[in-house]
Amino acid sequence: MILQGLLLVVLIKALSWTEIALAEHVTTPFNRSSFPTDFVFGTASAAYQYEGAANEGGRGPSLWDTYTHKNPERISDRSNGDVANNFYHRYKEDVKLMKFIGMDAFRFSISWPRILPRGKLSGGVNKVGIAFYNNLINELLANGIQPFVTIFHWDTPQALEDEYGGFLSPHIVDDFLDFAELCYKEFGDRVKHWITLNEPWSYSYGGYDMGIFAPGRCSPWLPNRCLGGNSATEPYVVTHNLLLSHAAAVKLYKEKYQAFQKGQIGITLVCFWMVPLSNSTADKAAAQRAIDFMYGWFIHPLTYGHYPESMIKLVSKRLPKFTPEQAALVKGSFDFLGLNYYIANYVYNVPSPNTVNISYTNDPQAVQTTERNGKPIGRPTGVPTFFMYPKGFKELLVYTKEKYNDPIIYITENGMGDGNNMTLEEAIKDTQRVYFYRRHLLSLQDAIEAGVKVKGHFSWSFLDNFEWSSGYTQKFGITYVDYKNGLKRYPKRSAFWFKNFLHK
Ligand SMILES: N=C(CCCS[C@@H]1CC(=O)N(Cc2ccccc2)C1=O)N[C@@H]1O[C@H](CO[C@@H]2OC[C@@H](O)[C@H](O)[C@H]2O)[C@@H](O)[C@H](O)[C@H]1O
Repeated sequence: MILQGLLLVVLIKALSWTEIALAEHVTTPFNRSSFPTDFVFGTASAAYQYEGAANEGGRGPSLWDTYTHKNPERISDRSNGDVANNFYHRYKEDVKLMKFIGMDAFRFSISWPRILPRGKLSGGVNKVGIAFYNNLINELLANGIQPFVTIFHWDTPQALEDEYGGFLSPHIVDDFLDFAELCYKEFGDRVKHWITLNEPWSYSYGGYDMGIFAPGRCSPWLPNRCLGGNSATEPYVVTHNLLLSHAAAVKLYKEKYQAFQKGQIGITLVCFWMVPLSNSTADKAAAQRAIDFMYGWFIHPLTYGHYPESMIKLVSKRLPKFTPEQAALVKGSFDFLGLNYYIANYVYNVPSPNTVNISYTNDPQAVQTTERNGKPIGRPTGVPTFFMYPKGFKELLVYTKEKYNDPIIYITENGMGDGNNMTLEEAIKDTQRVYFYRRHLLSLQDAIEAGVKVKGHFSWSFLDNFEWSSGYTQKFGITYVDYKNGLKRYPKRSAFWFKNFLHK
């Protein structure tokens, strides 16, 4: 066995992606049966990134419609989600392809302004929008594919941004609750897995600390030409309102719908695995703070009812407080945890606080980097700052099990991006993505064997799509979309790898 392992190491050093994938396949057969029989394999998506039909079927504008149209220069290729993959009209062919690949489930989000164009019930329900999601859910079920539904994937109705600043205001809690209840009422008879929020960290950090995501707010001293904002306070206010909105929606589901609809409800978080840059105590502590500020910011209140001690100490008066009633509402407000894993970073300590440029990013006194002694943390991908680190997948999962009460977990996103510099023929030969998924699924299998209660894995993404500030320049799909030729879909090599892997 040792000789075999050594041989494999020698091989991996010398071979190309294809040869690596083949070599590994020969020595260790690895497929769906390597996972529990009820383990769910799926792909993930989001409304604004896929649907298109932005001005069709009664849909109202979201803050991403406004952001991309008013500030096209903030998107790498000046694009937007007006058309995207036209999933709104082409979902039936896409569902057929999911079935051909052998996927068990599909994760998608409900566009809040598509079903509530003015953001509120009082503004009227858009029945055409409701019909679209009913048709999609029915098409999935008719093809033996389970719908996993994200209620909020960042597309806040512009009307609520205009009325009270969206998630900057506690008013959002009631409007989010009405939106969530409309989803339960209209779709809950067939949807058995609800995810309230996708990556609240990203919404707060991207939109209100760095200002690189809608609504593009941050402190004026940042180089991102922000449209107002304060990176020292607004990220914390937005996260607080996101958590309260989530908790209210869970309470309502559990009290009014779960008994007879018999679904499960959770939230999706994201975390980079954080590796100390050196073995020094300072860097180890910095890595822990980096995890607290990215992951603990959410999973700590969700598990213990309060923010991590490191945040309370370092953010101090700028960190909102939960009332006892709010703490009780947030604590334990999930049946399962959705977790998105992409990368790991090295982390080093910053000895003294930045008292001039105060921000969420500067508060933890921990800087993330992808290099140590000039060597990247893992194999490169098409996203310049993303390097493969499958080892961190298991480490993050075991950390979650040990520190946060051993929750049930679904991996709701995992994947890698290619750049925009390939021909179609090159792009569909994505052997690097095959390598990525094989290594990450092996790491996931290790985590399950270590006792982590992981119940499913969703690849990000089924299709290439609108990748937020990167527009269409980064491609995460296992299916290529030809934006120059009628949005034609081409399953990549990774799609065929999954077809083989998932074969029953
Ligand atoms: N994109 C994010 C988080 C963005 C956080 S804000 C800022 C922008 C950004 O790309 N990153 C890096 C990043 C990317 C992915 C996850 C976490 C952090 C940021 O920290 N998360 C998931 O990643 C998926 C892949 O995101 C791409 O990652 C590479 C970026 O260059 C690209 O712009 C982004 O769309 C999205 O399509 C899903 O909708 C989303 O749930």
